[in-house]
Amino acid sequence: MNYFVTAIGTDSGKTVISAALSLALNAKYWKPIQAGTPTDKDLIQRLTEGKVTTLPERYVLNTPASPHYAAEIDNVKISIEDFSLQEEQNLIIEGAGGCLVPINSKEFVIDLAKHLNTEVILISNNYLGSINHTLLTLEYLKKADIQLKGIIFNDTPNPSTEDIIMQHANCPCIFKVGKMDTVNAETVKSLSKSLKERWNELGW
Ligand SMILES: Nc1ncnc2c1ncn2[C@@H]1O[C@H](COP(=O)(O)OP(=O)(O)OP(=O)(O)O)[C@@H](O)[C@H]1O
Ligand SMILES: C[C@H](N)[C@H](N)CCCCCC(=O)O
Ligand SMILES: [Mg+2]
Repeated sequence: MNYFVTAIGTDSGKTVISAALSLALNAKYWKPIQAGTPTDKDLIQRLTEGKVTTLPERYVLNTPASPHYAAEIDNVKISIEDFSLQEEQNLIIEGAGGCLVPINSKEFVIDLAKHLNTEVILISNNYLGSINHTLLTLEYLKKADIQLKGIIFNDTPNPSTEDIIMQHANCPCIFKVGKMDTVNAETVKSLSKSLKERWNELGW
């Protein structure tokens, strides 16, 4: 199974959680569009001590910005048709930023999930404003008829926020990661073990 990891915005913990998910599910990792360096692929290697196979990006853009703009600066044209999965069947695919981040003047990051026919895992990091951003994302995914595997909450727990989001979400809460004192190979390994247990508990 392939999973597309998206979030309610940028800097939400997609790479950190993708590292743990890749370990937990014994999956390979792929970041199709990287904007700016250091690359998320390199971070995955570091956080998993090389235990996760990473596929090469399709695009590495120089500027840490929205891919549509980073591509324009590099004089590159990205199209959804540039991406294909071939026979890879156990991948964690990380988007860039949130769902409606443009990859060109017409297409968005989340169109990739649809194009690649993958289920989506949504990261919702807790901050004041995250309820609105999460519910809008859920609404969009529903409207676009995108298969949502579940939500992972990240960072400092906020039970009232998490509860109200789950009341409106028509999917499981996969996990609540919480705030990590340090993000390193050891803490990511421990997170991967908890994720694996939860995955089994959900009967997946
Ligand atoms: N649960 C957590 N506890 C502490 N720090 C975290 C946690 N999750 C993420 N971080 C930190 O937050 C920052 C952003 O995380 P990350 O790079 O995984 O975000 P991202 O969603 O992948 O961003 P991008 O959109 O650029 O790909 C990193 O410095 C990471 O170490
Ligand atoms: C460069 C950054 N780390 C991400 N890869 C891209 C984030 C784009 C966000 C665009 C936006 O929502 O305004
Ligand atoms: Mg990332």
